[in-house]
Amino acid sequence: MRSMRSVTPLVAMGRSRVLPVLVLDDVRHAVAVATALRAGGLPIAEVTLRSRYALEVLREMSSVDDVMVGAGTVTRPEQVERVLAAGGRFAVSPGFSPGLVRECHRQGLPILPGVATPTELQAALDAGVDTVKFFPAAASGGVRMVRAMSAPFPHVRMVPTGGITAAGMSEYLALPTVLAVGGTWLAPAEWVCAGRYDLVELAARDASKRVLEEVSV
Ligand SMILES: O=C(O)C(=O)C[C@H](O)[C@H](O)COP(=O)(O)O
Repeated sequence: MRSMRSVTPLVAMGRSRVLPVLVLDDVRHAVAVATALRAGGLPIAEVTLRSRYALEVLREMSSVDDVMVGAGTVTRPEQVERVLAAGGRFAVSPGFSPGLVRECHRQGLPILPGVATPTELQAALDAGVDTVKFFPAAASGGVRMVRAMSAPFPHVRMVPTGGITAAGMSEYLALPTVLAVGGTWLAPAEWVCAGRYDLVELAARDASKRVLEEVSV
């Protein structure tokens, strides 16, 4: 496996095509989950900063060899420094905030801001972003909306996230503007809390297999 240190987050996402999103608050699971995802072929994860110990989880996960970890639910500029200090390689935000994007660019942290409309997409482009998270993907119109929004913006890459499942991922990935899809289905809290890292690995393996078999590149 090529080292994740030498690739950029966008390259890593474009290779794995699937970005596992983790809502994890117990540091004890961090290394095992990262290892299971990597074993299943997805050496990348987004740890959402929604819980008290999320930064510690991020730090632990990013200590695992050949795993790239970023932070999700980043909403405020003051979080950027903490994400970088914890080893986070990228940030993901549910929405678009010019101040947050400016701070990420200033500190050299790649950011995927969330957009759900053409107006938000244009605002993100004005802020110097060329890859966005399309969120919440399923509730905002799913594959049809991505296709419609991409027509006037064929050079903007999207990472649809929100309501995506194993069964639905390939339809998004078949669109030329979709870099990767994100979601929590690969490592839901129930599995992680129960120590079912084997299920996490299986879900990652299934997703990697679908990328190879169902998505032509
Ligand atoms: O706030 C953020 O930055 C996020 O990361 C939001 C998550 O991407 C979604 O909550 C995904 O959730 P699912 O629909 O369960 O896959």
